[in-house]
Amino acid sequence: MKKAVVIGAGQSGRGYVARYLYEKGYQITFIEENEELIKLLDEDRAFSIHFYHMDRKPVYIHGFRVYKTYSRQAEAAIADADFVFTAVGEQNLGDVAKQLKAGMEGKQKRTVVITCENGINPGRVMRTHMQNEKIEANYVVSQTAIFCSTVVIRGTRLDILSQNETYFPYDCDEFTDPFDFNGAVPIHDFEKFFKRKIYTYNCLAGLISYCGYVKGYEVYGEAAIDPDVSDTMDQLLAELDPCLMEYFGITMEDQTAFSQKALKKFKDLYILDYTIKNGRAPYRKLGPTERIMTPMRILMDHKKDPSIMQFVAAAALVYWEERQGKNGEPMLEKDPITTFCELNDLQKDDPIVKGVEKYLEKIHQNREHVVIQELL
Ligand SMILES: NC(=O)C1=CN([C@@H]2O[C@H](COP(=O)(O)OP(=O)(O)OC[C@H]3O[C@@H](n4cnc5c(N)ncnc54)[C@H](O)[C@@H]3O)[C@@H](O)[C@H]2O)C=CC1
Ligand SMILES: O=P(O)(O)OC[C@H]1O[C@](O)(CO)[C@@H](O)[C@@H]1O
Repeated sequence: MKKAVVIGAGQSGRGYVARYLYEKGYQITFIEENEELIKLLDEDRAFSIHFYHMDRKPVYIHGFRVYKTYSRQAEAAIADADFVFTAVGEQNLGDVAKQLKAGMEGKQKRTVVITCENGINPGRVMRTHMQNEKIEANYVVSQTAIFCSTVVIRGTRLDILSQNETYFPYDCDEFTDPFDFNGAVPIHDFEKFFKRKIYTYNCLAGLISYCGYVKGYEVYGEAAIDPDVSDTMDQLLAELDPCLMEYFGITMEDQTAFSQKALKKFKDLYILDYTIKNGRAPYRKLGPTERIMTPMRILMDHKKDPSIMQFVAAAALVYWEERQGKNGEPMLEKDPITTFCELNDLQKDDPIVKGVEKYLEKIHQNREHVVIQELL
């Protein structure tokens, strides 16, 4: 039996990765840092994954083990694992590397580490952290990109609601073995593949979540069908799609099919998701290679109007201002514009910063009733 460790037993760890492992009969060990979650997993030893459109029978996951990060048992599980999957958020991979360092000391068998995080190349981020930790054991790093939305079912202890999606694209440039997951698709040049997802699909997700948040929406799909948000997305895509077509060297047909598929999904009210969940970690999403700033720069490089993306950046800053200290969001140590400049290595008089600052003020002035199309 192949042995898999899943670091991070949250929505994707237990609700997405676990079902591929379960289907193929892997031994599953979760490693978690949240003690409350560990307690529930330890007490229940099982949970169900339900599917949004009721188009698949619930999957009942059981027979797994769960350990606290850095515990003796967690280290032993890492030492014994064939595969380690991470589902912790890219910003937490440095800590995962430390856990792997402790668990892989003297390990003989090869470990395949697969990141299940968003980013443009979280696999590389993981590898760099592992190199910095000077892990000497035999390992290869791969990554997947998750197109599947997964949320906890509120009012249950551990149950999950997810899409019936069986598509597991994975980076096959370093991990070259055949891979037995249902829906596994080997992909070369994964960074290009991931960038296309982040700059199209997650760019729209960023717009919906931050604009939806400032407009007072909790449910993501309701934000996506709001005419003000929806018109703003159409306006953005009319300019962004042709730029991305050129940027990625693909056909317009391919690019519009990709962006329209994302829009259709995000407007599907059966796919219950939340603006707060999709907006989490604004400091990561406001970074220079991410879903807001790179599409903004691509638009500018093509002499197109970056205003909508500047508005999204301003909305993300409002989200951060208001959500700091809640659900693990870090405090804003400086004012939002200084923070934005520091994240992106920009001066305060840069036209991008001026644009974001203008929209930040407008959102503040209209905080109780934000109409994007009037403020743009
Ligand atoms: N939930 C979703 O619909 C999707 C999630 N993803 C990606 O999946 C990854 C995880 O996201 P979710 O599962 O939604 O988040 P989540 O917050 O539900 O789960 C993350 C879990 O990791 C744990 N954790 C954090 N740092 C840790 C560490 N250093 N060691 C051990 N455990 C740690 C947290 O306590 C939490 O239980 C993210 O990178 C996200 O971008 C991607 C696409 C869809
Ligand atoms: O942590 P991130 O980057 O928001 O990633 C998770 C999100 O990505 C998505 O797949 C698209 O936004 C959402 O379904 C999910 O909430």
